[in-house]
Amino acid sequence: MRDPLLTVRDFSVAYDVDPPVQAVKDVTLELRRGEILGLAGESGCGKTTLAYGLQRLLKAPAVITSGSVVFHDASGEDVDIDRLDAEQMRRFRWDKISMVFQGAMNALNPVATIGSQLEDVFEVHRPSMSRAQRREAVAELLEIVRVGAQRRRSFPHELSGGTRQRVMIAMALALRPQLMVMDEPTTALDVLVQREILRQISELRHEFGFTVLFITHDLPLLLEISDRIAIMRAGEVVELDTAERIWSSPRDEYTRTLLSSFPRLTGERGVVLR
Ligand SMILES: Nc1ncnc2c1ncn2[C@@H]1O[C@H](COP(=O)(O)OP(=O)(O)OP(=O)(O)O)[C@@H](O)[C@H]1O
Repeated sequence: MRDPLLTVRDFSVAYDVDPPVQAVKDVTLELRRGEILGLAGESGCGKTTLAYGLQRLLKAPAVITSGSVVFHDASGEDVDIDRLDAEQMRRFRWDKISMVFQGAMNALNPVATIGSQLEDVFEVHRPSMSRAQRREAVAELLEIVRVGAQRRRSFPHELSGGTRQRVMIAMALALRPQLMVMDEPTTALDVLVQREILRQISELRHEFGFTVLFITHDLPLLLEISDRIAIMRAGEVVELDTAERIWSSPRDEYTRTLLSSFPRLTGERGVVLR
């Protein structure tokens, strides 16, 4: 079994509205180094609240009502995320954890080249790097995500949705985080592009050894890409197991219902290799 990267215990989040919403209830799980953990469940079950909550990205009216989150750093140090102050958390988020959002590709600045936007990440977070080093790092990143270094002078509107999403993945990779949280990162893309990007994410995590928390309501897609899958329902993780076991012998009634709601699951498993 792989080493733990993040240990989450009894984690609960409520939205302090009238009436209050208990969005995440007593979630306990462990993310392991180098794995892809899929988080599945229907809309509104609390996936995004959990993923944001783990990184302290939630804003009022959200309140973390219980639990602890410990990050097991590659250096051997255990970091209790609750104990970090705002500045430590900000740095921690960039250095150790990065996030790719669903609409991320539309978050690029339309009037700046993608190269300059990637360089900005290094300028802010790695101020000791020279301009030449930043350029070299950006070229390397664009090659890694197969956009190609020659595209660094392109503006976002000159690129396809899939290529822009790859640029966002490059940005998330820039500081070589140990955990990448992806919230519906490919939902807006057509199926072929989606598959190609997923295949690449899987390869990159083998190459760089990061962990992926991959959130989607698309269970068939998770079965293809994930090592393990957590099934959420009404704020709780009702089942967490290997993708194989979730697929072949789900234990929870709700998991079975979810699986049966995807007709294409009766066919062959997909093309993404883990
Ligand atoms: N700002 C908010 N105020 C009140 N309730 C909220 C707020 N944000 C989310 N919720 C509620 O919390 C619950 C969990 O929502 P969340 O967005 O985490 O679910 P999700 O599984 O990520 O859904 P989706 O797949 O649609 O993004 C839902 O009942 C939602 O209505």
